[in-house]
Amino acid sequence: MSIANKARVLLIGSGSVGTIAAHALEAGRKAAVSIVCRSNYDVVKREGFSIDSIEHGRDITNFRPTEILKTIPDVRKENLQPYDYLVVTTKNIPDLPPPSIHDLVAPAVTPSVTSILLLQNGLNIEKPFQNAFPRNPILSGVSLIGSRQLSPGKVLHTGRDKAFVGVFPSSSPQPKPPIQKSELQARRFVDLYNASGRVRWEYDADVLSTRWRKLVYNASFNSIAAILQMDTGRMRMSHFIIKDLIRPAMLEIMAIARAAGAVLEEDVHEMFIRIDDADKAYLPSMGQDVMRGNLIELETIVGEPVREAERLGVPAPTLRVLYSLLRGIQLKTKEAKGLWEAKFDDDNPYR
Ligand SMILES: CC(C)(CO)[C@@H](O)C(=O)[O-]
Repeated sequence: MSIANKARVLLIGSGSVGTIAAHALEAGRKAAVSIVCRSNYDVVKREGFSIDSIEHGRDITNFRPTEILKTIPDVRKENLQPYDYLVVTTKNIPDLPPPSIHDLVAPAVTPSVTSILLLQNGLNIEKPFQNAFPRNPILSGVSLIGSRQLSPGKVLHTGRDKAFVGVFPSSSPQPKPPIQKSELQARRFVDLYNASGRVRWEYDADVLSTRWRKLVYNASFNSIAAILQMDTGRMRMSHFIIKDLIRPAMLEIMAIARAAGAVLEEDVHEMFIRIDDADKAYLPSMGQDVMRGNLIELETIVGEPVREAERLGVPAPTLRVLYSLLRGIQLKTKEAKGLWEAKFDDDNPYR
């Protein structure tokens, strides 16, 4: 397919999920990918990406999508053709000072044309996008992939790339694009992604349930991995970490999810407890972030479920403790990064 006939995809975020997505889309030859790199830009521009993937090949070197960009393009000012899709794979950290990601991407979004796919974990992540871009389809992508960036531009992909793409429900009173158009855009993206024949993503008709299902794993394993910096295999080998922490946290997520209207299989937690290959010493992303001194996605993965539990009157004692511990970890990282100053506020009762 000539480049003029390919879908134009702008990928924001070149961590492991973004890199594998860029490779899958380019391999299918139906999409031309422009990828925005931040900290790894220099290495990737010079050497391309190196990928060791169970699905795309073990020794891929110098992989270069159609374009490698350092900054988010401004479609109008640069007189570019509109992007068909903008795919966000960055970490979602709403507790950071502005600008937020929806402000940063605005110059690359053409109203009524660009579909925005949030390939990110967590709850309520779509709200700021629905408000900022009321005329654009806002799509949900929930990914189940075992992958990590070993060093800038070098990605190890060990667990199959499976994801579910659908349309976020919207309760906003603002005018929105017709649901049929958004659904069509979601299905088209799945088709672009699967075109290489190496992976099988699926259209998702029930975004709410899918997002909650993924939280069964993320709110529990990611949180404990961040607190203990321990891989999921070792947690299972210990017995008590699963019995006293992981399973109770999972059951709380399932209870909140059901109260919120999500439909989950009875024993989905037992499947997630065993999902990782214990031999691979898999450290969930929040654990990787803490080890690298990075901020963690605690608000969308744990904070929002805890707030939903409060709203719906569902007890969540384990999640509340995990949330407080993670907030403490986040505060330490913020201080180390100069984003928080250790001082008493005027109304602090503990001074
Ligand atoms: C697939 C998965 C749920 C288990 O490894 C995890 O890697 C993730 O968060 O995608």
